[in-house]
Amino acid sequence: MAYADNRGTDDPPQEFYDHSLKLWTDSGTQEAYCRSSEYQLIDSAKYFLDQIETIRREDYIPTDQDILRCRVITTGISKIDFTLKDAAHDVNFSVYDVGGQQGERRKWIQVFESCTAVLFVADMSSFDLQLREDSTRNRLIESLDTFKQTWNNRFLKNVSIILFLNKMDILEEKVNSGTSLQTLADKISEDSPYYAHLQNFKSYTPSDDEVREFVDAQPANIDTSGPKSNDNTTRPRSRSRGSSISRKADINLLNKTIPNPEVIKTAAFIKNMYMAIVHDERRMSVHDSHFCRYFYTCAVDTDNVRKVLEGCRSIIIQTWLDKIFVLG
Ligand SMILES: Nc1nc2c(ncn2[C@@H]2O[C@H](COP(=O)(O)OP(=O)(O)OP(=O)(O)O)[C@@H](O)[C@H]2O)c(=O)[nH]1
Ligand SMILES: [Mg+2]
Repeated sequence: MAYADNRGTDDPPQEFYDHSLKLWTDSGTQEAYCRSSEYQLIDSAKYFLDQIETIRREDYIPTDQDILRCRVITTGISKIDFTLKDAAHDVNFSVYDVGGQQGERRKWIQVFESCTAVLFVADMSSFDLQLREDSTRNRLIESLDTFKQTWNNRFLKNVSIILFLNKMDILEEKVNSGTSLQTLADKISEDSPYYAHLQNFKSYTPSDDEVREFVDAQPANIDTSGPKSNDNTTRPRSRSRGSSISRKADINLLNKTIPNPEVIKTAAFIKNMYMAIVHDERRMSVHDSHFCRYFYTCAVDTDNVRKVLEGCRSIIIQTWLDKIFVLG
């Protein structure tokens, strides 16, 4: 976009920032912002609007964080090739990025055939929001349905899914400001396949292992134990890993901050809603040759992403080697 008094540049006039600032600091706008679950607003709106004074400066250069916060809807399929070292070998990866909106999903099948693993990014924070493309559909329910279709897809019966339970920072912010998953449990139709599960939310208490796992995954933690500390799997976990550090006292020993218990409860409960799909469907033998492993993530936290992707790299390479071994 080019502006009338800044012809030839993409920079808005300073006047634009004056008006934006006035609007954003207005009490009515702030009140409307607090009710943003009632309409469509991008997650990063506050992040950028809080920085108007910085962004308006002529010498402003977006930081990495600013770039990560931008919203660019994916349409079509883009392929990114890169090489990573694994021990002494170079391993070539191709990542296909597909769009998550309803109209984009029918294109996914084009890349199913050749893939080693699916990285499914679930938005943990949108349990109080409706879809942009269909205002009658709750976003969490839509995501669970999409996950179920992916897990059950006949072309993916040998392909494992790495589930990113993403936007944990926004979930935390929302729950801390009083938004509860209970509202969805109260209003969901009895006909919904998730009705019965959601009715357990009120009385649900996460297990010690679930608390530990959640605290371990906190973006700002100082965990130095490596990528495996932030993962879980549908395969049985070894007793040595699960049982040795599962008490709240042990969590304190690890010097981690324990978030609001309601945040942990909400996150673990939503995680269980996704994993219930895996466990329920697993009873059928068709699911014996793939698994689902999940990670709590915050995609705008580069340390968290680095740590999680390290874990994913090992999982993907191992899955690929397992396939070669079976084929050979
Ligand atoms: N605060 C926060 N924002 C996030 C996180 N993950 C993504 N976002 C923001 O959410 C918005 C959407 O991110 P995208 O990467 O475009 O989402 P996408 O899943 O690729 O969406 P489609 O391309 O439509 O499928 C961007 O503004 C991101 O900055 C997160 O963990 N925390
Ligand atoms: Mg995208």
